[in-house]
Amino acid sequence: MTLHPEIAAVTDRVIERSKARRRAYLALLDAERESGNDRPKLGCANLAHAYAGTDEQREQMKAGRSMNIGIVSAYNDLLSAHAVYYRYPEQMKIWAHEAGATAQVAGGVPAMCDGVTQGYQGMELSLFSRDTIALSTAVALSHRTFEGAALLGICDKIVPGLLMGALRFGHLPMVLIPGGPMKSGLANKEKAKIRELYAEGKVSRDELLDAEIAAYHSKGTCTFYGTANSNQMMMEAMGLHMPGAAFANPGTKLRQELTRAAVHRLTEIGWNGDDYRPIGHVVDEKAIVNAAIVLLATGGSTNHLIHVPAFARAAGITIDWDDFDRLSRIVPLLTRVYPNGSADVNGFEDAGGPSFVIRELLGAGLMHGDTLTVGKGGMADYGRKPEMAGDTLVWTEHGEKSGDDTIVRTASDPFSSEGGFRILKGNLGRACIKVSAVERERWTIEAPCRVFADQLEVQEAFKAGELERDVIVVVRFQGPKANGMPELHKLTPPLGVLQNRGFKVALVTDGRMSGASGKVPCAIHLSPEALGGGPIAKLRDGDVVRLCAESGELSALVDAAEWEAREHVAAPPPAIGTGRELFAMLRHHCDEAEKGASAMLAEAGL
Ligand SMILES: O=C(O)[C@H](O)[C@@H](O)[C@H](O)[C@H](O)COP(=O)(O)O
Ligand code: SF4
Repeated sequence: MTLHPEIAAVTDRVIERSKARRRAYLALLDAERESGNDRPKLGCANLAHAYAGTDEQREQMKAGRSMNIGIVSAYNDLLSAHAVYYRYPEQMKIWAHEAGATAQVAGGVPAMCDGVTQGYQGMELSLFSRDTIALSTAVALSHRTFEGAALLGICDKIVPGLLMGALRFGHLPMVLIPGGPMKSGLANKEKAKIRELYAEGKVSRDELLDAEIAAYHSKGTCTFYGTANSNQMMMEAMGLHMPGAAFANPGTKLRQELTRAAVHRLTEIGWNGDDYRPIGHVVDEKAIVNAAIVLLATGGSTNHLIHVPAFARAAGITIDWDDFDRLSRIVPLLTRVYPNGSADVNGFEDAGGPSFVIRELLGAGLMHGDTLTVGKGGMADYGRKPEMAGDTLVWTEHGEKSGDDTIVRTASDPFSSEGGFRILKGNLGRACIKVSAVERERWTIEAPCRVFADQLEVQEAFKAGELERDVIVVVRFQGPKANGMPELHKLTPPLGVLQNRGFKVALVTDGRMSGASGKVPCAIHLSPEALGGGPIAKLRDGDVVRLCAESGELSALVDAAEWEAREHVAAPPPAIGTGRELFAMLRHHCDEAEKGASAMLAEAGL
């Protein structure tokens, strides 16, 4: 099938815009490979130190004739998604040995659970924990004793952070190894309803806690289609998993065999063999566009409008929100997974999962099929579903229809002919809005605004009954330079209650939302942010703001002369406590959300 001309045009734009940086990046890979990780080039003392911590692998490592795999792990017990990694390294060493290779844990990276920090001070470290992960990944791989790497990470900023660090060692073959979602518990919509009842004081805290624990009940990734699970979908589309590895549940034979196959496959794609597939070549402009396409086709997390530009930059590639907006006009919405529907990712997987979506997009010419992938057969492999046939891992073709067309649709019969993303522009700046989870009649709202500088003040105003009307809630000084750009997802229940009461409600912020946020129209990532002179700092209570996702407008309906003459309000003082003061350097040097909001990349000139 011929590639859709708009996808070809956007890809050409990305290639052209990235040309110089991508050329420099590829030259780095060649230089690193020539002078990089050949262990024999290291001194004997250096090698002895590298091997001292191993046991049965030492002789094989000393011989230096086989791949030594560096495992970079985001294991911790705090993220249900990452708790599954506890014993992965032990198993992976056995599977590496099966393939004549060795493996060592090269290093650990931090992983923050946005569910635990949501609504609290720790959320102000969340975005920059991504760069911390990238730096930690570089520390791990900097030992130059690895000819391949396996990256263990799933959640929000962890996969982007691992990629940003790993891509600077792009001469190495690498594979992302996911752990899979927990089994389904209390349905996400039911959980959201109980939260709204709690916001209205109609259920007790104990009842709410019981409901939350029924939703988040065991090891594995949370089952809503938020940033974490959007990561898995994108890694499939970039060919960085074993095909179809995204959503096999933890503790199953299928999950084990997919991980085993990933370790084996990694040993086949190193530079000593004839099938060299370094991650820096796998992640090229077409792979980045494919990631954007599947994000749009599945109503994925808006956080990736920040993370994709960031990890693309680490590979010398520049993608921007105009690219996403143009792709969104022609990429159909093929899934309805919470918050874009009732199903969760287990239902998505059972109905066909990422491989069904990829098969459909490839078949309709809506995705690049000619990309280099970890999977041997290229992107076509990722359109097939992995299954166990007895003890053997196999990949099977999908049927014509999905297993449930209320969850997954074919490209010829989508939920919507367009993806769920829009850019909004006007005298307030440039913002993003995801409309795939918003009813169409709520795409346009014009109402007086109420301005806040802190999400807790919004909660207090709601409880005091001050928001019982059509209102655009503005929360500013939430940008990356101001306070680290926290998710404001705790505002979803109160704003949802106002919406349920019949009011027209929207949120406008230079901050961001969770991938699990949905039904309330939110203009987010507003750039330029309030700190540093963004026009959002000129808004006053009562100003009428117009948000229209149909026309792509976000404006303050204030007399032009008055608007021009308005002063910017002063910023609140920088917060201290919960370690936030330690991240000041990242806030001071980061660039804007559309470029990835990364001080690390900005200061590196990438
Ligand atoms: O972007 C995301 O997907 C969110 O950061 C998600 O990882 C976070 O955990 C939410 O807070 C979960 O949703 P609840 O807070 O509604 O449980
Ligand atoms: S999906 Fe979110 S809440 Fe769930 S484990 Fe990952 S970071 Fe935590």
